[in-house]
Amino acid sequence: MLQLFRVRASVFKPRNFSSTLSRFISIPYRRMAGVPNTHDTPVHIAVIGGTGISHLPGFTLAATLDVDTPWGKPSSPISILQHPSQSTGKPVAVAFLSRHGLSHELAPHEVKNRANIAALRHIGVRTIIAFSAVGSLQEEIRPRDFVIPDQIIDRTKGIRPFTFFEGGMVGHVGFGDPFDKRISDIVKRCGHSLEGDGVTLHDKGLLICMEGPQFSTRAESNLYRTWGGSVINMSALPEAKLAREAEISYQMICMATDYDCWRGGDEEDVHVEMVMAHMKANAENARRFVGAVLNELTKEEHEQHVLAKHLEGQMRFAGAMTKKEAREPVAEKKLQWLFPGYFD
Ligand SMILES: CSC[C@H]1O[C@H](OP(=O)(O)O)[C@H](O)[C@@H]1O
Ligand SMILES: Nc1ncnc2[nH]cnc12
Repeated sequence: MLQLFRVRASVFKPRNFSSTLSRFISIPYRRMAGVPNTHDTPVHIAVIGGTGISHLPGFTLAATLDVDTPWGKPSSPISILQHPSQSTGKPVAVAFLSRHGLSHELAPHEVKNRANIAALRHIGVRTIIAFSAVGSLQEEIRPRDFVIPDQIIDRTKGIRPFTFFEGGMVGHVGFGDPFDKRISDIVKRCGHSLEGDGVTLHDKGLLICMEGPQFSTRAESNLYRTWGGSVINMSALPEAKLAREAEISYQMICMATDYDCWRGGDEEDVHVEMVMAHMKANAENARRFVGAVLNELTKEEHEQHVLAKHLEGQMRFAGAMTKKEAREPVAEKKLQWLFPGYFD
């Protein structure tokens, strides 16, 4: 079992092993010497950083993994960080991945979503906390406020690969609640504990995930408001759908950076500098928020939630509808990599 998690460079294509090793990159220190590129034990918790969060400062870097998956390489190498458990005092490994790459080189439609989620599952991750910079669609959600969304409307355009199940491997998974209630309760408690200390938290919200990379028209922004939209981004999907397929609990923490363009009049429409300025100004709060969440998630009492035991095995049945003889061997092999033992 342990062998499965001894992740090396180029896991899926061993012949690339030496070339990928030489391109080794760590977060936030590129080409840092002496950082291991393997990690021997499963890592259960991951943080995905979005716009303005390409690394997590203040953590000890234990390893940097350059994982190759059947869906290619993730958006960035995976940093394995050490976080001291609040219940045992022992360091717990936490994975960090930068959604848009280390230099923000991937636009929302170019993010390596399948490789990201597959790589995280492969190293043992069963809970993901994902960060996102969002536009606010409601007056009371002010720039720099945090929102824990509980619903999503999909306004992506179907151009992003959005499922692991294809090529003669048919699978269907429930997505009525796109975020995990057990994890979101913990995240909300942590956010509220920081309130009054520069942090404002909105406990729920309808997240509109649009295609981008252009921002919305004013008509679209107003339409989303009539739908009851709270916030808007370009990154929640297919990330959240793929996490569900991969039996991983997923919760996004959104930070408002602008009022999109619905206010009109004298109000400045969203632009990138505005987003980045708010992200930068509130980076310390985002870091404190993630620190508080990791403090809680690494407690022994949350182990069952963090391991997503309630999702374990769901794809064994939901993803095995197709008779063996109708499966395309390549598609079957990919899923066997993702779910060892499920589709043998
Ligand atoms: C730079 S503004 C648009 C960009 O910001 C958000 O990124 P992320 O969700 O990764 O924080 C939004 O989804 C867009 O990708
Ligand atoms: N207004 C907006 N629309 C879409 N994604 C965003 N990310 C930050 N602000 C945004």
